[in-house]
Amino acid sequence: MAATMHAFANGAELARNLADKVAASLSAAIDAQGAATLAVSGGSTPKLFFQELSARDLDWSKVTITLVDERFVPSDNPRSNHLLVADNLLQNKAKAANFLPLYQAAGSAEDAAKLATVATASIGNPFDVAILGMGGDGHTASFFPGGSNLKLALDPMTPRGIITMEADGAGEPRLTFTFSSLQDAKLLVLHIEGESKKDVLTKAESAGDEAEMPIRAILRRATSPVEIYWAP
Ligand SMILES: O=C(O)[C@H](O)[C@@H](O)[C@H](O)[C@H](O)COP(=O)(O)O
Repeated sequence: MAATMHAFANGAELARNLADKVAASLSAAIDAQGAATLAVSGGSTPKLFFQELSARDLDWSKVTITLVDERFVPSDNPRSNHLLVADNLLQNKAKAANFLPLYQAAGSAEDAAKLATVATASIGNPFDVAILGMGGDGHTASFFPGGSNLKLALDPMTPRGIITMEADGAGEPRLTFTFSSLQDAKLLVLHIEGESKKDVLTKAESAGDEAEMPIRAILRRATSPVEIYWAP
């Protein structure tokens, strides 16, 4: 499906505009179906956007927020995406939102992925909003090049749910929604910042294997249009 580039002068302007767009999408979903769902990525990029979105005025009690992916660490670990969301998004007006973590206190990441799949099944599908990031290696979610379950993650026939991923550069074992869980979000956003990430995107948009740059699966095969939000 096509991708649309939304370029902004700086991260603050991007954060304001993306927060407005996401808040409008969530409010429309609440009006239409009485509830709304939002899946967000971790990492360093989304912090300002989370802070802006947290202040937007909507019926957050009807919004369920979860993570696109998570490191297999508890929420008191500084590497936790749950912690990042708790500190920056589940604040202000968004404090009233419902949050579904991916991390589960299980004996293994595989057991945690099974538990997280059951726990997140109640969210329903497709997501109303999914916010993806992208690493310098062209990964998105936890779809890392060379990842242990990359083929399974990107296979459109893999059922919706959470699987594990291990890869060089991923750090801890990861818990990640599959491609099939994310690709048909009603609002599908790729949020990247910096000139180097723009260069990575340009390479991802050129010919090459999805396995080399997994973001290509989203850019090439997502059912939903990909809204790219970028600032220098
Ligand atoms: O858990 C994570 O790290 C994210 O979900 C991951 O997919 C992230 O979006 C990219 O790695 C970009 O991270 P930065 O924003 O830190 O560059």
